[in-house]
Amino acid sequence: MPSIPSSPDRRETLVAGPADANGGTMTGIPVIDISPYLQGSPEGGREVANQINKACEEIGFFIIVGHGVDQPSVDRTYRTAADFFQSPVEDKLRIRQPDPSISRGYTPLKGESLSAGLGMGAPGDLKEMIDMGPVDIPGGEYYERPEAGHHFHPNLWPERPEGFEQTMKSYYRRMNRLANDLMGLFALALDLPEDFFYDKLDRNMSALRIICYPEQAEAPEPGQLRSGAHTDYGTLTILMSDQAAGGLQARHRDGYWVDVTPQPGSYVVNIGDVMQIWTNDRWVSTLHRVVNPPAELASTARRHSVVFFHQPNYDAVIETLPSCFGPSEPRKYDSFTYAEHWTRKWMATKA
Ligand SMILES: O=C(O)CCC(=O)C(=O)O
Ligand SMILES: [Fe+2]
Repeated sequence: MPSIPSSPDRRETLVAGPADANGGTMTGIPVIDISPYLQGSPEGGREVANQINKACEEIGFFIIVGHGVDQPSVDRTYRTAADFFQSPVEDKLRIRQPDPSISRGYTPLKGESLSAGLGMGAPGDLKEMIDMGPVDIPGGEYYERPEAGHHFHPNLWPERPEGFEQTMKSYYRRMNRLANDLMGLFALALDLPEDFFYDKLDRNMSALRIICYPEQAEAPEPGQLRSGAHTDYGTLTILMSDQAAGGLQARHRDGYWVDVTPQPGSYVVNIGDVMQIWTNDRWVSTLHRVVNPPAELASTARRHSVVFFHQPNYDAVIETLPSCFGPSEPRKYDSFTYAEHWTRKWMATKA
């Protein structure tokens, strides 16, 4: 039995779909208004859950509106991230990631190769970034025992831009709340009690990553992308980015790449490996990548993303959910803890 979803079909040569100007396709990602659920309407919530179930079965990506996150705080987070990447390189390196196994601090250009996590070797990704982890750690034995590894390592905060720490902490908290709400919807979508996931998420090791994909003065190496093709590791990812050329694409199950271009004010949500494994492949943790800008825009197309990776507790057991297997649907995966899965995937990208 495979322990992670990395079957050979994820590595196959990809066929072209009906192309648009960016080399992606015109096929849309569903837009879902989640406000009926957040407002507590049982029928509305059921309908939202149905839409999410369909999106997760078909493409593993959807765009949310009606999410209730206040736009000034989103704008402030985006601006603070963009300002950081303008800092002198010595300032950025002052908070450099202390060790490849510790997901904190600044990683310079080409410091990670996401496609290596699926065994597809490639040159380093054309991005720089800061990784941040949990911001409210109550303390106690659970957070300090050996199995906790570095999952609650202190964050590394830059001195500038001013307000960075406060802005990122408050955004982290807001994203964690939204992600937990989405997990309530996921439970409904899977015919489970709404609070089914709570005890797997109550001490979660989620991560906030801000990314800059700089202008490209030189042509990329063969196979080199802004972010190589990969699947995310956890439960779900909530992404905000700008509209610069050279953006996100998701792999349609028919094998071609779909451009993911949300309207400002909305979020892209995609599910990660944990949801695919928990659902025994009913939901798909879709391969995605960030492509290079076209050559004529490469010298100006600087792009930023703010990405929240929602991840369960480090000791959450990842095994098929009760509603997703039965006599006609045997379990496809061995069980393991989330930390085991995360460590395998994370370390592969740092080789
Ligand atoms: O920047 C983006 O649009 C997506 C980044 C991404 O997929 C990731 O960092 O996992
Ligand atoms: Fe991703």
